[in-house]
Amino acid sequence: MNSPYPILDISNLSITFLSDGIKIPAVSSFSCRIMQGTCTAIIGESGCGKSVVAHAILRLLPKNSQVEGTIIFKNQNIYRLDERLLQSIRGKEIGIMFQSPDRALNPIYRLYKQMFQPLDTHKVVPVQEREAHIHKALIKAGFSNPELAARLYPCHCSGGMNQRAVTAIILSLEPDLVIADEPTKGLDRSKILDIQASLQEVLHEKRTLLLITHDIRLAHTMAHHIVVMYAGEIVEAGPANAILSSPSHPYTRGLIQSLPENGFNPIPGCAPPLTNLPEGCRFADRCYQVTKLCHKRPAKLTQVNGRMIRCHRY
Ligand SMILES: Nc1ncnc2c1ncn2[C@@H]1O[C@H](COP(=O)(O)OP(=O)(O)OP(=O)(O)O)[C@@H](O)[C@H]1O
Ligand code: NI
Repeated sequence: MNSPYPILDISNLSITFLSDGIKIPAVSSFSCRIMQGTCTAIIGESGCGKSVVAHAILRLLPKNSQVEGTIIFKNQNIYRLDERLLQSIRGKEIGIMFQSPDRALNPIYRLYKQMFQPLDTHKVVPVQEREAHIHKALIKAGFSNPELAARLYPCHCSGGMNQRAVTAIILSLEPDLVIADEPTKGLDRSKILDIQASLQEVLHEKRTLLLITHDIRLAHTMAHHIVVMYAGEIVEAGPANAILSSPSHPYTRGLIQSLPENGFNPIPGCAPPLTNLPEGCRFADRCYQVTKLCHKRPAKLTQVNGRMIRCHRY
């Protein structure tokens, strides 16, 4: 049996957007190593930089972005690959389910064509098996009548159906690394379970999952590792069970306290604007354990009891 190896190694990734002459530091010094066959979940409030990290992995950021650091996928530096090689990695080796399914679907093609074309490009299954493969992927994504679903155009589908269609398209290509950005957004419980089962299959097949989600319950069920982001930085990272059952960083605690099953106590206030970050800890203004030092100096990410924490208390 192959021993696990880091399929994706992100080191010191910083991403800055330039908008109207203003620098927006969306992600700062993000490092994360993802072992083959595991699930890592990135959680954090809206705007903390989760999707930007996902897009950076496939070099899909817009032109007004500047990327520093390294992203190594299967020993290849993504930012040194030529575009042709990268094209062969996109979809076949790394599949991304975008947060907004509209970005992935072509409005003028039926779902069948949208599924057939990438299978054809990447030669995933023999031609004679493609239709059955497509129907199987649609069933797994929660379409009980795959023949009917395959004939639909995206405009015939609800947002949730399109979300599941995107899941079917990406998973039918059987990529080694699946990046799922909010795969269950806007879905009802039964459809969430369908998507969850499809993603779990990725792991059963010893492939790798990077899950980006606001659904902490989903992260708890799926993930081996958790990365908690706040205002563009990692504030806590490590084994999912340990972090979710016993969070250390005041922000992670706040996130978990804000869950309905824990009494729905949202963290007061909101994250600082990225264009006007505080001198000290970015969470200081909202932290119930804040000290003078927190306002003065940024905290470093430190290893404590098998996890990484960015907090002056550790
Ligand atoms: N093209 C861009 N130009 C300027 N700023 C951008 C651009 N894309 C993203 N940003 C900024 O980067 C920050 C992080 O955005 P990102 O989409 O990664 O957030 P997120 O954590 O995925 O949030 P959500 O949970 O709402 O999806 C945001 O403040 C956003 O405004
Ligand atoms: Ni996002």
